[in-house]
Amino acid sequence: MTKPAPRLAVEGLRHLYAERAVIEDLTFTLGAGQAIALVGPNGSGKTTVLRCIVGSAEPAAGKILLDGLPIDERAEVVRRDVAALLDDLDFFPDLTAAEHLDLMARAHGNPEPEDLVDTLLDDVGLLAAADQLPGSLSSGQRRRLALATALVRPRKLLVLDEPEARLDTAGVAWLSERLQEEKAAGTSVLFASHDPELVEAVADESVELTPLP
Ligand SMILES: Nc1ncnc2c1ncn2[C@@H]1O[C@H](COP(=O)(O)OP(=O)(O)OP(=O)(O)O)[C@@H](O)[C@H]1O
Repeated sequence: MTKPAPRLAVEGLRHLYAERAVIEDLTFTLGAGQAIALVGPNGSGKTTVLRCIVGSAEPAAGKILLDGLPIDERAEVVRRDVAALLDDLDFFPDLTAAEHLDLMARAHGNPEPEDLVDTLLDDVGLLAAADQLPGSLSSGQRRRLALATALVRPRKLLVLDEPEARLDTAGVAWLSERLQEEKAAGTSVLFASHDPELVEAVADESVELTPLP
């Protein structure tokens, strides 16, 4: 019997900004229900790797395979299977927190997302702020809403850039538990982080990046 392809395989990834290499020959694989943390100092290329994986940066060389098939931003399968939170989200200024989640769930094919939206708002501690507009949320609350938008949609691979950013202690504890639940449900998690405790609690493996000269 042939072994199933890993959920995500990165092989010999290279990325250049202008002529300067910031990622050189990076290789790793991530299985279903597993988590990998990208760690390393500021400027070591963590965000760049995640951007290559979600298709918002073009690698100079190497392969990125999702379930054995080349990942391509335009491919429907990637939009369906990969939930990502890389940058701060731009929210619609006149849609409430609950309406954002409702919209995202419906866009991904859930025709009756009300219960899911309520559960997630509760999970991220925004139930009391459900009817607030994004402009009236604190920066930590906006971050919680952004995380919720990645969790309200179907996913096989969750890609998160410093998900702990701007969360309070309780928020990071929730995040750690939630990412472990994601793994238990079979979702693969790839995240960049500067939080050693989060990495220790969630990641099966760390990939250490170093700034290139
Ligand atoms: N759009 C860009 N144009 C040119 N250089 C860039 C660009 N984005 C990032 N870089 C450079 O690429 C390198 C890697 O940046 P990247 O943001 O991937 O690092 P990082 O590990 O995510 O850092 P941090 O921990 O600060 O988030 C840095 O030297 C950065 O200056």
